[in-house]
Amino acid sequence: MLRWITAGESHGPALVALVEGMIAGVSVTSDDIAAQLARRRLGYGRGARMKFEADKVTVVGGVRHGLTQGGPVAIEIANTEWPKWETVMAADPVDAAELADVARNAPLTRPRPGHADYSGMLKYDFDDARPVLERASARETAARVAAATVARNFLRQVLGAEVLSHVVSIGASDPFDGPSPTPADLDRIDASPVRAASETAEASMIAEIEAAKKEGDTLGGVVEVIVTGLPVGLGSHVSGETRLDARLASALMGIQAMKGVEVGDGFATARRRGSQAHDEMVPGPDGVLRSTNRAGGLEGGMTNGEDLRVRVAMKPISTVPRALSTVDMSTGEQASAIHQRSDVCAVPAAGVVAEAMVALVVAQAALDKFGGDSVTETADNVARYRERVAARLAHGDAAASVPRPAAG
Ligand SMILES: Cc1cc2nc3c(=O)[nH]c(=O)nc-3n(C[C@H](O)[C@H](O)[C@H](O)COP(=O)(O)O)c2cc1C
Ligand SMILES: C=C(O[C@@H]1CC(C(=O)O)=C[C@@H](OP(=O)(O)O)[C@H]1O)C(=O)O
Repeated sequence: MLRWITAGESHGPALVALVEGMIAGVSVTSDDIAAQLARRRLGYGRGARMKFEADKVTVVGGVRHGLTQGGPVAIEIANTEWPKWETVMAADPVDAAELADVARNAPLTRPRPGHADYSGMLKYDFDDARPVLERASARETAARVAAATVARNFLRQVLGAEVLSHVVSIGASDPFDGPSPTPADLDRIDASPVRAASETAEASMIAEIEAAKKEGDTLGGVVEVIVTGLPVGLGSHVSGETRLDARLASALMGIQAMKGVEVGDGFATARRRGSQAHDEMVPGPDGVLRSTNRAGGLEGGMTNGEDLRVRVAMKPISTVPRALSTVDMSTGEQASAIHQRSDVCAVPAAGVVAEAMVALVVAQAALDKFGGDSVTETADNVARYRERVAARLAHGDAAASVPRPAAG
């Protein structure tokens, strides 16, 4: 079973990602990982840190000469600011007098509504929110993106599948409502300062960010992740935990600040009649064809051969510059929440993080289905399965003569 875990704090020396259960022979380089990390740093509305954070990558295990070796892959991402934090965030005990001299070690006692500070201080019995925010921080998502590079490369190499995302809306911007972007659009989306798939959506999102910034406020938004090229039958209907939609929703909700997931047309589907909600099937020259993809490529907890499409909603950043009201945990008095440098909007970056979680979950489901220990073996299993599916769908000339339904 493919598994992943991260460790590290926002201002610690480094973040670490471990990916266990990847087959041997998947091509992955430090440059591939660095390129994905660079995509995550982009985006209009991000704070000062993203201007200088370098995300320095070292692959410390599991990869040799650009290929996975079958063992756990370990990746380290150094934090640029570590020299400023090495006393405050030291792993080993530090002399109390030395610590008292460090201004940034002053306890943070005014929890930010919407962040993990308050619940974390009480649950873990801290007088200071520092240890809570250090691990709750979405800095950790750099490690997820690094881990997922292995999964993305596996999906491309073994299945020919591509993972992309775009920002659907930011705050109350006009939502994107064009046709779903394809892998050919990804460079253009990444070149957009808000990772928008259309210029009108982009202009509306930038206007929202400008207005929020001017008013000392923050924003969330919605991103969509699409995976093309997947075979039918990843995931399973047999139990709740094996359903791919459930696994995707769990992984996406596990990203900091995500508050809702939609599969395909999601909530809009709930407002439609059945005749307008599902994707009708017709015979075609290559097997079963669909005229729509309202289901987002998932039926019965399994991929159905159409593009996988999921959306996730991010709440606004909780470090609001016009600080919100809170309670000082050291005095019990009303106070203004901690304010420090922060992003105004991180939705464009969240799209790259959402891609990462989807890539990991889909790669896990593909390895569950196809097994194997090497790219050769797994690719062979995939090819035989695809041949079997194609043979099941081959109905001769009668099917070939049925016209393809119009897309839409
Ligand atoms: C890419 C990304 C960047 C973020 N940047 C910030 C930030 O600069 N300041 C902040 O307060 N929250 C930021 N957040 C959100 C917090 O991490 C999040 O609100 C916090 O972990 C609590 O969220 P939760 O209630 O979903 O757990 C960011 C989230 C993501 C995904
Ligand atoms: C560092 C990253 O995001 C951080 C996420 C974050 C939070 O509270 O989630 C708070 C900010 O951290 P800092 O206070 O160090 O500026 C963001 O910059 C990153 O994405 O790499």
